[in-house]
Amino acid sequence: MHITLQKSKTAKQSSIQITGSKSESNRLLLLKALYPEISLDNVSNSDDSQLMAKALASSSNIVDINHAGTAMRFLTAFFAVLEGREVVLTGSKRMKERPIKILVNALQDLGADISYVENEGFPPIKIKGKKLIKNKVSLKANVSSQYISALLLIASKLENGLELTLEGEVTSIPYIKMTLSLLDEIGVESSFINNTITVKPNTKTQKPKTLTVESDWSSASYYFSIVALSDVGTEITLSSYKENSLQGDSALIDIYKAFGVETVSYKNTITLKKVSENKEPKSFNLVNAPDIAQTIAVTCFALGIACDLTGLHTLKIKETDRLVALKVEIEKLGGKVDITNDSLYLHPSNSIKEMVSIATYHDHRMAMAFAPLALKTPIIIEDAMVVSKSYPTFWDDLKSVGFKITQ
Ligand SMILES: O=C(O)C1=C[C@@H](OP(=O)(O)O)[C@@H](O)[C@H](O)C1
Ligand SMILES: C=C(OP(=O)(O)O)C(=O)O
Repeated sequence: MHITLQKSKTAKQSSIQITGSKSESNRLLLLKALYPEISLDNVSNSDDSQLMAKALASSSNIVDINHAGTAMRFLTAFFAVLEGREVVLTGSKRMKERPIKILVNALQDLGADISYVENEGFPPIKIKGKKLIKNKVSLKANVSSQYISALLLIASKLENGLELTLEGEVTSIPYIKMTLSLLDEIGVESSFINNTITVKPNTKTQKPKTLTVESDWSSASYYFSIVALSDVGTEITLSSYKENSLQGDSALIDIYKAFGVETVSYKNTITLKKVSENKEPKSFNLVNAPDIAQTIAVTCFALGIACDLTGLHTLKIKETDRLVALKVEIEKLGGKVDITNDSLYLHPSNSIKEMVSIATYHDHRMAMAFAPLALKTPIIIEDAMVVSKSYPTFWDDLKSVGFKITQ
């Protein structure tokens, strides 16, 4: 379904309830399978979290997680230790192009029985669950932090815990710290010193405990962009957020200050306020927050300002090659973008073509990142329902902050 988006009367003040963090939810759903005593609140209603929950509950010997990267990586580790179970874990066409070898090698080094069904190094994979005895392994840490989180999530159930040595530069560190913090919340002890992470074994039954998932910060990024592109005085309130977030994308608060957006926390809400215009060129290293790169690039394009983004080496292996997708779509709109394997430079520009049809490449973030541009000029978003991967009610919420959407 293609939709046309344009500005209608933007309300000066509006409120949105954003669904739970997909990253926290997918970790906690797995932990709940290992520690059934815990209960969860505000779990994400995203496709990826629903697929994760379904996969954990399924007794089928084929598990298909479609486009869900975290589900693919976390379940690889989960099924590897599920004694007596044999599963083929597969996904979408794109998932079959997203590498998994670093994680599979690490699990095999620990003694797991995993083989490739089609292409070496990529899903689908066949996993025969067994008890893993070894407790030390090293892996490359500069490709995806999800491999590391996957190992950490099962670590406390290994007989001797786990000692992980991270090789090379570590990417997306806040996601690793999120995993360790959630383990801590359920009573699993760990340490992260230099490049070594140690997780202690934990076989004790936990006290029943409810963990409340914070709302999703990556989803909040689209409202930061909307406020940045709106008139001074515009406010949007988002819930439910916590004072000390585990999500690295909460870096949005500092990043969008540079666009004249102030964030005020009150109880469990954050209010984004446009306080000033700032058209200075921007420069950010996003190695710790890769999922907000598209949002920031489009904000800058809509404002006509130059933008230099670095630390983007993981973008090539996400739902699509996000660097190429950004370049192609921004250039269709009349912009100019230079990309390397890990950076993007957007040239300043002074016009945006009208009614351009934005391709979304099966990538929810392409659809959501380009949507705020409709505040400047009408645009078409192709395959709009792609947003359900992380944020199923995105288009309804956009209507409520004053966008006109037609099919
Ligand atoms: O662990 C997680 O929940 C995630 C880690 C990041 O991936 P990489 O570590 O591959 O960059 C991020 O892009 C993804 O959306 C979610
Ligand atoms: C990269 C993402 O997800 P995943 O890797 O879990 O598919 C994302 O949501 O932007």
